[in-house]
Amino acid sequence: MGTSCGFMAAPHEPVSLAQSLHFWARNASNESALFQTALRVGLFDALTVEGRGEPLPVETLAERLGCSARGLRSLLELLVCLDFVRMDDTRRFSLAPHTATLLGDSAFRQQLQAELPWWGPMGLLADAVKSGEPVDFEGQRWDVLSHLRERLVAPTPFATPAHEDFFDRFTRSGLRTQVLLAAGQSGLLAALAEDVRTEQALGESTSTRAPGVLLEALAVLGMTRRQEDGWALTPEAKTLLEGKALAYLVRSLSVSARYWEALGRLDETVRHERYVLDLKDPEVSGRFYADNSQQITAVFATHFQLSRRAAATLAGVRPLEGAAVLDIGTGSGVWGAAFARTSSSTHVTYFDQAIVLEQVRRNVAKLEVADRARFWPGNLFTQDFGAADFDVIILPQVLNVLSPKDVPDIFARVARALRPDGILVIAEYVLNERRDGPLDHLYFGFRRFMTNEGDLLSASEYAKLLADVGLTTSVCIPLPTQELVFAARDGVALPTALAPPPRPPSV
Ligand SMILES: C[S@@+](CC[C@H](N)C(=O)[O-])C[C@H]1O[C@@H](n2cnc3c(N)ncnc32)[C@H](O)[C@@H]1O
Repeated sequence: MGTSCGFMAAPHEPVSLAQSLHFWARNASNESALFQTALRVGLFDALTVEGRGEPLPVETLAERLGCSARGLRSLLELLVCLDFVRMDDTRRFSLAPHTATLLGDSAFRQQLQAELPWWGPMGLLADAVKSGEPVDFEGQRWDVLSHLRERLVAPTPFATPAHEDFFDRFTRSGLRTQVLLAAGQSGLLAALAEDVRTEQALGESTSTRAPGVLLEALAVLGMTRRQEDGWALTPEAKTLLEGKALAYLVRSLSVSARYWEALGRLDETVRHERYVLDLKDPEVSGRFYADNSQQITAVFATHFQLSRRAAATLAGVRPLEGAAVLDIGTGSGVWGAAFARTSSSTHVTYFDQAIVLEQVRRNVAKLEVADRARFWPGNLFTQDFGAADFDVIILPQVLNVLSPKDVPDIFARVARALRPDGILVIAEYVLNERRDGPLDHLYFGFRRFMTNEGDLLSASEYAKLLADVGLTTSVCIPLPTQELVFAARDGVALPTALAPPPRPPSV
């Protein structure tokens, strides 16, 4: 059985710096948290070794470990994708023999165990770089700069590549995210991009006392290199951080930073469903998504490309002239606006939390479709969307906010709000039928679990829930990075293939 989930399944395969940077900024800290949490809650020990005992269903594991089944599943599906755990056709799990061998090495196990307390203190790396001092965390002093040097910059090699790989995922992946975070937050990346050279000058221009370890760590990542007169970005990093890309990276890192504490305490969430970053809390969610909406706005062009492509795909089978469209959980407004721009007589209703709609208004105006817009603040968990009022309803990246138990209810309200020949458009991360990939999707689902939000589904899981509310025809079409599900009542024509990419938008 091989790995089914592609990118970053094996970190030693050559990948471009761009791919790595994307991984480090987003999913690397999730990877370390995944492995550390699986160890903390006893998951690796509770699994039987493949071929040496009965594989176990997630419910049995949850009962034995006193954990939430949903939480354990979000760990297990990722570990299957990465090939450290195996899953049979009846969704029973066992430990891959190579994982059992590694974890049976007691000295190695102790080294893993010793890494666990460092998560919290490493979240303060930027402070240590600034002060040049150890940080205070929960009443103790932690020398995070030395720790970073010992683990990432000048590490002691392990006995085998398998040990190296496991430790890399367990510890160094998270450190890489922190290195980028600290380099972004401190302004070090910006100074390097401006061509500041010597360590002293870099320290002065960023008001940091100890930029040295960070510069060396960035060198290990292939981002910086030593030059006669100091330091510089590598040519590849320079190209990647050109123009708006650096600001975008720093902003996306700041989103990752907001997950750090919750990742470090994920064992509490998996055990007791205690959510450290609870996005079901309206106040937390309002703040988080208001920031997110600005963040999405910063990458408007990329998102707009996807939404325009979806709109063009739908327009291929259903002209949008005069259509009434409802965009639920609009976020930035970019989905509804793409549909509005497909025809000058399409009218779009943008639905989201009031605080988020403030940014949506600005975006919709910028896209010159404000004259055909209605802004509808409300709660998507309870809102009645009306009866047969809309030709098209879009749910862009919004179902993953809902717990699986809440999905049938929103589908029922949406089906009721669609005209008899109306079409539902879902943009989501749709899992494969085994639910063990793609990897990026699983990490996305892992964060949704961590924040007390929803779950990801496979195409057939969607088809079943949609059929239950009368939307008996559905198709799943891959977009770049995510999927589109179109659904309607019997006899309504749905797209069968993606429209070609539209010309670059003029935003
Ligand atoms: C993951 S974002 C997706 C944003 C956008 N559709 C996109 O694709 O970029 C989920 C959206 O659902 C909204 N949302 C979350 N909980 C909500 C609630 N209870 N009521 C209304 N909107 C909510 C958030 O404000 C956010 O804009």
